[in-house]
Amino acid sequence: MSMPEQEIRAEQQRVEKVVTEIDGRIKTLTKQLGEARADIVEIRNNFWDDVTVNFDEPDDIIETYAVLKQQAEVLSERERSHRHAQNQLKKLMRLQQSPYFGRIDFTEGGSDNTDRIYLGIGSLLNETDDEFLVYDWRAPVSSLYYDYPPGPAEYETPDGTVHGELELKRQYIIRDGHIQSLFDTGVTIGDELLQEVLGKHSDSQMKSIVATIQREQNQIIRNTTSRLLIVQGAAGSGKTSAALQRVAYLLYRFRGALTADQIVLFSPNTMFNSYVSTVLPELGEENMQQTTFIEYLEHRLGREFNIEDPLTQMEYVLTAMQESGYEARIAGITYKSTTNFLHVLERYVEHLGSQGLVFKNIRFRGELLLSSDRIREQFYSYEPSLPIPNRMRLLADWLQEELKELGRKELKKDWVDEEIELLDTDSYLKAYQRLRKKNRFTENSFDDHKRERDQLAYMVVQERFKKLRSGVKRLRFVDIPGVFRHLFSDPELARQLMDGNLPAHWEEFAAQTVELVREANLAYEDATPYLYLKERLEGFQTNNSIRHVFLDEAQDYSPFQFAFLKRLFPRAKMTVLGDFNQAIYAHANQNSSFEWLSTLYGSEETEMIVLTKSYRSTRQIVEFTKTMLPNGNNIEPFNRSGSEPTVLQLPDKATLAAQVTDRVLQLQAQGHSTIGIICKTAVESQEAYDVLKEHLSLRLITQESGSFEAGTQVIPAYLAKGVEFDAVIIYNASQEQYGRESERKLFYTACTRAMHDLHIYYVGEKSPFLP
Ligand SMILES: Nc1ncnc2c1ncn2[C@@H]1O[C@H](COP(=O)(O)OP(=O)(O)OP(=O)(O)O)[C@@H](O)[C@H]1O
Repeated sequence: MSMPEQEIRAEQQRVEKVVTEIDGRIKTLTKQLGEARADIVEIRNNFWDDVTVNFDEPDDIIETYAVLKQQAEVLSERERSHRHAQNQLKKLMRLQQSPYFGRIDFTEGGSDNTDRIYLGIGSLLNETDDEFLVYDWRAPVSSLYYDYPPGPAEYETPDGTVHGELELKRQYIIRDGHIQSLFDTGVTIGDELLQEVLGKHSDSQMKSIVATIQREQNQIIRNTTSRLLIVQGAAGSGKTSAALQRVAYLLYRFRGALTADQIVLFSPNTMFNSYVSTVLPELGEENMQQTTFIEYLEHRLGREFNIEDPLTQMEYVLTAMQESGYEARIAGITYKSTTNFLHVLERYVEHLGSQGLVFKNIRFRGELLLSSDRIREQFYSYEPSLPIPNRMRLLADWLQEELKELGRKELKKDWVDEEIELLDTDSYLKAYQRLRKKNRFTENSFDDHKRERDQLAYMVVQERFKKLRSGVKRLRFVDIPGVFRHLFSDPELARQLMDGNLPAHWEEFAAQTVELVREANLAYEDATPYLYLKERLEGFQTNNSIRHVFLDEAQDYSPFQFAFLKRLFPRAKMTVLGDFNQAIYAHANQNSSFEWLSTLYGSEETEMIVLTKSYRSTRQIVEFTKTMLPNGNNIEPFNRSGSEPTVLQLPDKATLAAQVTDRVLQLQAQGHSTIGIICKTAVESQEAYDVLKEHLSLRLITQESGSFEAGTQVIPAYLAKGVEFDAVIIYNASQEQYGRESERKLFYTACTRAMHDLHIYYVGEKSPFLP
């Protein structure tokens, strides 16, 4: 069905009109930006002019600090609005290239008037007549475009539902202000546009997909009611994309009430952060906060412990099968991730309420000031019905009083006199000033001398006690590592807490835990339980400012970690996105869906959306990879055609390297800009890199790599999760590499990174997961 010439011409004219309007805006904004920049430079240059720096007296310090703070606030406010204007400008420039991608004609029920609504990545208002030239894709009315084919349709607004008739749905591909193609569409958002978008080469950063959001993705993006939104979606079904569009939507919908720094995305690794970091700025929004779970653990426990990275744990799980203790460690990883173990910790805490807490001696100058026994006795003298953290606070107050008393006793001691002798003149001066301020001098020089000595002694002891006091304030007198170790070193206690049922290999992995913790090492599987126990004893540190938490690759989190995150962010809504077919961590094996998660907030507050259509890969690749899964049948490919994946057996490693080299050169010649040579582990990646680099220009991705770049990369499978490549080469899909059931999902994850081409090589026996 082709469109009349005249209609096409009219559409092109409208595009030109809008582009002219945008040109004008860009000019004005550029000018304003120039002025704002000059402003900032001036504030920076004159920053110190308005500040009288005076640190003489406490009052002056406070005053100086207040002025500095105010100046800094003015500056950061200007910088923020400058950044905002810059994002606006970027958005306008993108609109200038392609002002909109869709149009809907909608007649509201009971009205004779049909509205024409053009959708783009941002709104554009015609200032002369207050008409929207372009509607933001996130506006209430825009959801019609994503949700309905022509016919009866409705959309939600803050004031209620609007019903009516969708008369037309049209799509455009506009480049450089010219309509390249336009077509009217039915149910889905045009295959044609999707074909074009998906057929392109990928680059090292994720793209934004607002023009082709699918109906079920739109539900994820616009959901505002659930406390917990769970998205279970096939590889390449757009989970990450939808999550980022959702952030953009929330920022738009709650503008003024919600800011980007109240949203946090937990991603699988830091490289992934860089991969997704351009999507929101492209849409004219600031990026949300991004972090990883290990980063949080480091932040909380990094000073006390050397914490194992999850990727290091993964490398161990994949490579250390022959080491002694391997089986026990795996059993430990599994057990410690369960909510069962969480309940055991809860019971342990209950037990600790009446006995068993471990305290440290408080020592001063090598001597015992307060024994751990005395401290424990004091702790257990408080009302047992009080929660432990409350009793800890009481205990800390008591300790401060005790320290005061003990400090007074120190004043008379010889070491104090010795230290006074060594004081510098500044300290003497300070003592003198303090005494004068307090009007403590008499005319009697004997008294004055004694007073001065007392003042100096006081200062010396205070100084030496400072560390003790601040330690007490931070509850350093509780031996949390000791309490944690005790759980693993007392089998009687463990048995009692577990109603007599110790998990398999308990004694062996418990011994491993004790050993590590004694040396201030925390295995990744121990870190969350340890922190949980610490929080239960010291009081939970919650984050009340975060309103939305996003967990991507959520199948990698243990039930224990979910429970922890819920406590950590009591005021936040959670969006959880994942795919159990890509559950590659040892601890994740126990669950095969997110069903259990509804117990976290209760089913009334939970909503689950399932995405089965895969957009990333060609139909051939999806059909091929889904045979690797026992339950792969319900994965549906988006209908984009490409060449069949290849599987090739090779006699030895030398031939393998030669073949892979040839293949890479060929793929490069075809114009693929990102090629991933995916290995199983870091060890194998290093080996492959060492041989291939002789013939190819490529990059080795390791745990430490901070970002993805276009080009050819050698990468371990677990680091490739979440990202995609134009072409993927599986370096060695042998039985030896991917033979265990536990490696099935890793293999599947690796193969599903491919967008257009997938080539699999192996030496020896082939993996049983290959068709
Ligand atoms: N509606 C859409 N329109 C255009 N492209 C889309 C759409 N949905 C997804 N894609 C594309 O499909 C690819 C996969 O998307 P994304 O990475 O978000 O999937 P995912 O579900 O997070 O995948 P995985 O679980 O495998 O990491 C991306 O290139 C994305 O741009």
